[in-house]
Amino acid sequence: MKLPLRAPLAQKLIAVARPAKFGRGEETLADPSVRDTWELTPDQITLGGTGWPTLLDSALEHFRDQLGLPRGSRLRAELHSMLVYGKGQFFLPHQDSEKDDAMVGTLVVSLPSAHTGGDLVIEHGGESIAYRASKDELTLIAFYADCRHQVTPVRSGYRETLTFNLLTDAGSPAVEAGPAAEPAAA
Ligand SMILES: O=C(O)CCC(=O)C(=O)O
Ligand SMILES: [Fe+2]
Repeated sequence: MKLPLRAPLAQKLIAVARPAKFGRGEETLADPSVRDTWELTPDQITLGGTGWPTLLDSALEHFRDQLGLPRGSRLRAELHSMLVYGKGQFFLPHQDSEKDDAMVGTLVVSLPSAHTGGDLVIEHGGESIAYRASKDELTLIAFYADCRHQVTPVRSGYRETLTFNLLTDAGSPAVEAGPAAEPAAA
């Protein structure tokens, strides 16, 4: 995939995507008034390219430390989906469902793509911080699984992200997490 993402490629991705669903309790729902985004599933995606494995590994070490997990532990990222947001698309405030006991959080990798709107707003410790993706580089943002977050409506262009479940072998993160109260960005 050639980056930065431009409209013709975004439209090709949308052509093979499906409307994203979301979890509420035991259910998985599609409701465009709550979440309006195109989604591609891991079987449709191959991650690669020079530098990607190294970049991901060093980002995971950084986030392990920032999230207050022990240095000796390992953080793993499991690809969850590729999301494409066109004009007007968004995701209302929610918490990600934890499908796995080892899940400590979410990693969002925004691919470079010119757009306005489409901020990722994360709540933590009574604060709410808006993260805006770079149009030239990858932007990586990690947050704890219990953080509410939302994606504000895209006003122009396309926003594209890869989302990953962050898993740890460190045991209970609630016990291990120190006072590192910020969502971490690299
Ligand atoms: O696209 C994003 O930045 C985040 C999407 C999200 O919150 C989710 O997939 O649960
Ligand atoms: Fe989410």
